[in-house]
Amino acid sequence: MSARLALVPAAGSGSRMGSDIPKQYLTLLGKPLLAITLESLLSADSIDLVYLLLSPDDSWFRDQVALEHPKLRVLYCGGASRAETVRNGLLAASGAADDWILVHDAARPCLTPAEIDRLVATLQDDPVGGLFALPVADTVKRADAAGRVAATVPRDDLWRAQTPQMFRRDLLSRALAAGASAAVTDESSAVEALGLAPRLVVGPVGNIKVTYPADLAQAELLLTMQAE
Ligand SMILES: Nc1ccn([C@@H]2O[C@H](COP(=O)(O)OP(=O)(O)OP(=O)(O)O)[C@@H](O)[C@H]2O)c(=O)n1
Ligand SMILES: C[C@](O)(CO)[C@H](O)COP(=O)(O)O
Repeated sequence: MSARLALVPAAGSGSRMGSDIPKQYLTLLGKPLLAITLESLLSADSIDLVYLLLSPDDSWFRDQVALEHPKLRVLYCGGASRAETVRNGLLAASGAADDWILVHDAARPCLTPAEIDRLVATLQDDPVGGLFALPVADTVKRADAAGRVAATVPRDDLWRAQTPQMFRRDLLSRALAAGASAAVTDESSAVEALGLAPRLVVGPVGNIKVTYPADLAQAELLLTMQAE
């Protein structure tokens, strides 16, 4: 059977969070956010190895997290963009062309091991691969330059992409080799650019990305509810 590897890009600066340290090192319920994300992936039976992708000048992981686990590999290979970090990680992580690669944002700490196993079970026979995503639940507006409504946009076919995003290593490497343009904000968009259609798998509502300060309280609430 093909190996299943998780790649965790964690080399961002967290500029929208506006904190003194990168958001992946902020504390949630007494633990670094990054440690929570990693522990979930390391606990998932469907994942064989977890590659953590850090910035080359990261000292926080060693000083503040220092997590060790037989399934964890730490690479200091972060790039200027998320796509570049993932591309560097793929080049550095050893394995076979048909390995399944699950890329999961360090900044999504509320994903449970059971949900990871569900994604793997859903996609392991898929010819392309796919991602967790959620159908858009609100009415969607397009804005003009003055911040007024220019149009109401039909949302029947709109989804919000989450992670993990799961593709075979050879396909993902080919997709990301073309370069990390600004439009490539997730792995799916790189695969789509090859003319392929990744599968959308309805993701957990609680699989939020911690982006702004208000997301920290929401993540703590979700984690508290999971622990009950
Ligand atoms: N050069 C980069 C940029 C982002 N990421 C990672 O990609 C994930 C999703 O990115 P995002 O939420 O945008 O994180 P940041 O880039 O850190 O945040 P911001 O855009 O607010 O600066 C995060 O886990 C982040 O650490 C990365 O590994 N390398
Ligand atoms: C990959 C991602 O989490 C999908 O929603 C997201 O695109 C990454 O964050 P960014 O804000 O686009 O950098």
